[in-house]
Amino acid sequence: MKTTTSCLKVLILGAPQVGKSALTVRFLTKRFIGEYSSGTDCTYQTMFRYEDAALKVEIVDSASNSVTNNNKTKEIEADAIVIVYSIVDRQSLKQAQDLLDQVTEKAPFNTPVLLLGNKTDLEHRRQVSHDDVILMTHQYQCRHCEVSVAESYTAVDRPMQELLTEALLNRRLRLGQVKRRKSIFENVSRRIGNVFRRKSLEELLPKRRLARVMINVNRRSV
Ligand SMILES: Nc1nc2c(ncn2[C@@H]2O[C@H](COP(=O)(O)OP(=O)(O)OP(=O)(O)O)[C@@H](O)[C@H]2O)c(=O)[nH]1
Repeated sequence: MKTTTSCLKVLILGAPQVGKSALTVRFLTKRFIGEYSSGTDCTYQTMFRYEDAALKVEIVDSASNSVTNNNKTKEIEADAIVIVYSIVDRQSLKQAQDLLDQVTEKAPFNTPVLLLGNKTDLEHRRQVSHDDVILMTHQYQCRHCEVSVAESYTAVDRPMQELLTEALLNRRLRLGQVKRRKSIFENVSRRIGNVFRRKSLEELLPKRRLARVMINVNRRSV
């Protein structure tokens, strides 16, 4: 397995108390921990394995509700972004939308974004409508899932792995490490080209037919 020194940076954003820290720690340790101190950004590191490569991942659990700490002109430096809302907090979806606007404006084109609704174990207290969320995911062309960080590790791990895979493939595309696939047309025309390059006209045509072809060519050139 190849271990590369480069690192993927993932930003976790969202309104206060939606479960950003719980999500981060669940993904990293498989455990759910109920209470966290809030107010500061926390950075964690882990390894991500994809095919035969292992890559460092830095996850920033952001305390601020702005992607760039209120610096309006600064670009967002991230390879992937998770925006968390709580299904029992309508206001948190509104804040998620503001964050999506900021990300659209300031993140590099094609940065993968996952809009993640948390606390589905509290479905009976849902305030966020499915329709509103579906509209938003279409509008911003982002990934989406709803989970209960408290109840399930796999429900958290799967979309995070998919997000990291997309981020890694984007990175490779940018660095030109992914070869463009040749089209069927290119492959067929290359093969035909090879056949004619390897074989002379004498080898391809029976002798009598070759003689006729040569006579015709000579007639035309007279
Ligand atoms: N019911 C339920 N509660 C959850 C879930 N995930 C997190 N919580 C609770 O939600 C509260 C906030 O969780 P945090 O992870 O601290 O949320 P945060 O977004 O990091 O909060 P700030 O750092 O204050 O912005 C805590 O009381 C958690 O126990 C979940 O899936 N279900």
